[in-house]
Amino acid sequence: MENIFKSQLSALRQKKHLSQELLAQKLFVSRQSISKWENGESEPNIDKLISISEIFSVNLDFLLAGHTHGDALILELKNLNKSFKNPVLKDVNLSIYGRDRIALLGSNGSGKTTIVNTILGNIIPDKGSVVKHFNAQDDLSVMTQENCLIASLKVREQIALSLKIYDAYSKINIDDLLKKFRLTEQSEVIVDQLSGGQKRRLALLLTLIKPSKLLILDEPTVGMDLESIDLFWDYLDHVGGSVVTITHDFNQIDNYFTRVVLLKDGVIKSDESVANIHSNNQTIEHWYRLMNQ
Ligand SMILES: Nc1ncnc2c1ncn2[C@@H]1O[C@H](COP(=O)(O)OP(=O)(O)OP(=O)(O)O)[C@@H](O)[C@H]1O
Repeated sequence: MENIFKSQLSALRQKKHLSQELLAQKLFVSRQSISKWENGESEPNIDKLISISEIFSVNLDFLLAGHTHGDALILELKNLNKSFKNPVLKDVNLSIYGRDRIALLGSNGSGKTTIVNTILGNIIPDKGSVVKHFNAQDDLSVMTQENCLIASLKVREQIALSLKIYDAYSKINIDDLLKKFRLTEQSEVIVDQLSGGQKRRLALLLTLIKPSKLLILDEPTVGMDLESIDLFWDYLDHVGGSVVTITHDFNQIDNYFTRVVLLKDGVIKSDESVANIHSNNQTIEHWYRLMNQ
């Protein structure tokens, strides 16, 4: 085993604000064992390694060697060029792998939405291509806008309908979902009568229950209260597949993302792993301010 494991474990634990004591409880080992693993004095067996990778939602390759791309390649942007009045994307190249958690960053007008729309097929690039290594119809999910909700249904009916469509009815408990998204009290309310924030939470819930290989979110937590924001990122953390999000919620990027891609002047100025940035004792916000000057 490479020596990187001890620092990976310690970094992942701190990122999740898990004490050694709590992690020990989850793994049914003593706190001293965790301490020894983090000091490099001993190493966990394979069963414990698998449990650790599950607890932190990372693969073994990442845990043992720091490789973030252990998963399959699912999407490639090749030499994308797009101009409106002026060039917006200039030879953009990007590869997305399974379980990547990518935050797409850049100033207003830097082309983030144009990239997303090109992936979705809403914008045709002037040059270059988008290669999807999955079935776009079934495996691509985009944050549903509120107007995709069915106004006349009750909240519970709307969720049940989506679960049926995605064939996930038996696996997911509606009451659990309602509770997680703080909509239990509204379960029998007609969708049209929800508040704006409640509609947004419901729309996000519906987006997140669709199993997908690639989930794309554009500023998903704008307009949400703090409690809902934490809950949202926490839930997102357990979603399989990869996620590309346009967000400036830097604290959450520190906690939940694996990669940051910075767009500037029509090119990808930096494509960096969050672990690398943290290993230089930088927060993502600090890194972003330096890189985006
Ligand atoms: N359909 C369009 N027609 C003309 N210009 C467009 C169109 N879509 C985007 N643009 C221009 O392309 C540039 C990039 O826009 P884009 O929406 O991709 O930026 P963004 O990084 O998502 O910005 P923001 O953070 O403000 O949402 C902007 O100058 C914008 O005016």
